[in-house]
Amino acid sequence: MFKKILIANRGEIAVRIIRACKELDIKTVAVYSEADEHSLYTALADECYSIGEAPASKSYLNYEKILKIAEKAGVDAIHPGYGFLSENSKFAEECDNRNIEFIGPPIRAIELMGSKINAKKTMKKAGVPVLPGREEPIEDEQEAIKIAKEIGYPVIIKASAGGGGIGMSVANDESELVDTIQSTKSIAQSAFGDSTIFIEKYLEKPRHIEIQILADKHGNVIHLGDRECSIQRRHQKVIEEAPSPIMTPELREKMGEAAKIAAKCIDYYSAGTVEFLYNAGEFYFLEMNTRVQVEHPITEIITGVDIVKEQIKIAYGNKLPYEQKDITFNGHAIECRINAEDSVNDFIPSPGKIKHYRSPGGPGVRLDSGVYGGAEIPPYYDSMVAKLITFGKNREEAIVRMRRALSEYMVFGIISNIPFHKSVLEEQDFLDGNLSTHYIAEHEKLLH
Ligand SMILES: Nc1ncc2cc(-c3cccc4ccccc34)c(N3CC[C@@H](N)C3)nc2n1
Ligand SMILES: [Ca+2]
Repeated sequence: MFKKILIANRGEIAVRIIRACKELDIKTVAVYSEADEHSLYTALADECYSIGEAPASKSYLNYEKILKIAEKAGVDAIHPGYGFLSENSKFAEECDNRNIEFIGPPIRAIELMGSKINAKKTMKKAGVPVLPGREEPIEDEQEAIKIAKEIGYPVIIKASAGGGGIGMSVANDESELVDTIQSTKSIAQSAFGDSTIFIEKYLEKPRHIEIQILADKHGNVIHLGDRECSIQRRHQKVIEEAPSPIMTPELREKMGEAAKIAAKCIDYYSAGTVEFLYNAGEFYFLEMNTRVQVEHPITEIITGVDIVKEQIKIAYGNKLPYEQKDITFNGHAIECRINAEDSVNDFIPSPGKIKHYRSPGGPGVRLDSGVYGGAEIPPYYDSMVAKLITFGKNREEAIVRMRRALSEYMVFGIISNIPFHKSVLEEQDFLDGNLSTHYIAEHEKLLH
């Protein structure tokens, strides 16, 4: 097994990876920017090195610096976490050039899934359901108008190099379509340096359901079930749960098989997530995330599989210790992303020093936190400070425990979105499992 791993990330996911390493008896190397010198993860790591100024471009995205430290510290592998360099194929390549194992998927898979058009084309060929539309770039408006007539409005125009909802916009008729094509092309060009766009049927109120995949370097692929991620705000997931309230064993089997085909057809290995849109009994491939995701803990809890440890063992070359028949789903888990943002005031970020901190606990509570009382929440990165996860024998028990844990959770000195989570956990549509990607938009006034 690896002797020493560098974690090229910060915050709660760096803590999570350090914990997995400790359990595998692997030494850990943390890297930190000036803003993170006194953070929780640097305290937990065996060694830590400064990588420069606070802005991510000067620290967590600067892979030359990170690789220099990796070589100096003599690490065997690097874990990128999520965000930052986790889906940067150039970084993965540079790790390989230096004989340092990149704990993630093959470079080819990162590149392929990074292009939404190529991802869709590959999946369609493999027989994975995709949305009606075209898997070729839209060259001119006339062609788009012809296709839109064929598939029917509303349609959505998406940037192939996009992700996280940037560079996508809906057209409800021909005149909107012409404007949308122009605007999306220019957004894509400026945001990603790639103006390739494509068209597909727009689903009005889908659910966002994703399947967790684990695949080793010997061709073995299993899925670890589903997660409901419909409660999003500006394409940021806020509350996730496993299993989806609408999941049945038959639907899970079908979506799980589709996700395994998606992984196999690109010779995938490592942890990965296949995102689908679900609508009226049908599901469609949306995109594949070639990294461990923020919400992985809810799957760990209902399957008992430690996804981060399995990811490290896969990178080392181990065969999966599970077959599909070994994976069972027990109980229900919910995750609330605790962010330093003022949800009563349009969710504006609220960085600063945590003056009083009291974390929740007790039966059915897991807290993946990157902070402690007295810690500074810097303004330079995303505003997530912790993930509060509760679980129980069923959804009701998980909900009751989440309400209790939220009432125990004290984070004073900064403003958090705990009030927002409390209001969702009281809202009838949430309690009934009536979710869609428009949930927050439709309940704006009710929530705070
Ligand atoms: N054809 C079609 N129809 C409906 C869609 C709905 C979403 C979507 C998914 C999840 C949350 C959303 C919030 C606002 C608008 C769209 C969404 C969506 N995406 C793509 C990127 C991902 N982060 C969100 N693609 C869609 N595509
Ligand atoms: Ca993605």
